[in-house]
Amino acid sequence: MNALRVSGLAVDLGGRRVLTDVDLTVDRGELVGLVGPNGAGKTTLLRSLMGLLKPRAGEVEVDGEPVRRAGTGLGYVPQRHEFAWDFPLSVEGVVMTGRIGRLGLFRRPRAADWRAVVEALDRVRMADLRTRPVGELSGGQRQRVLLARALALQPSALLLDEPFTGLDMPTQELLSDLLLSLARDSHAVLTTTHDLPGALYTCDRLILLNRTVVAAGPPNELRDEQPWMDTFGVGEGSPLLKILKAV
Ligand SMILES: Nc1ncnc2c1ncn2[C@@H]1O[C@H](COP(=O)(O)OP(=O)(O)OP(=O)(O)O)[C@@H](O)[C@H]1O
Repeated sequence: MNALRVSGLAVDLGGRRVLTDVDLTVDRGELVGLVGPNGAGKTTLLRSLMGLLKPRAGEVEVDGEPVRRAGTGLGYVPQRHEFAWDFPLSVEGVVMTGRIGRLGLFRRPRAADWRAVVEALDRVRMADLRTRPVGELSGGQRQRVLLARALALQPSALLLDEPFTGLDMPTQELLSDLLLSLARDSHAVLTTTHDLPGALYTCDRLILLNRTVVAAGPPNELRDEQPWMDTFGVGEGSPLLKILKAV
């Protein structure tokens, strides 16, 4: 049974079809990279799965069950710049906001909520900074706080939007190790990224997206240049294709 299964997803934005006939699966235990050019629809796909956008068509299943309410069982990590870091909240306060879907806006957090927050912060190795105002954190620490916020809901699948952007190489490596260990701890992890070498090295599978899924598979089965040329709209001799050969 797939942790996440998407079939026939279509999304319109501004009167234009942005995603069409998207089929994909992500299993527990695997880290899957969603790659494609600017405007391919990667963010739109994640936002539709979370119920932030309403698809025109398609079905989403989490752990084999059709989701009645989009976002159920899914943890979402938005792009870092989308979060209001100047809001006067501590690290643990931000992570608790991840429980709001389960808490409801007006119920006070209970012991189980605080336990979930502490566990999530431990998981991303941020427990020692739990009382720090989030405005004082580095980019890498902020990324881990957003990850903990998604983990606080104890989701089956994690969806991350460009978590590596703007991080230095060692911090990117730490984060990809963390995502891999979350996957191996039986989460299904789907992350968008523009870091193709990183994705080719780290991910168990890649999904090449440009309005629809052009190709998908483990990196060593995606050696054929044509799907990359079709996805990214590049010609023979593009440096992008050289990356494929180098990895
Ligand atoms: N609110 C909106 N109204 C109309 N069109 C939109 C809206 N948001 C996004 N789009 C369009 O939908 C398409 C997909 O955008 P999306 O942001 O999902 O792509 P992406 O693959 O995440 O791109 P990037 O790599 O640049 O983040 C683009 O053509 C974009 O212009």
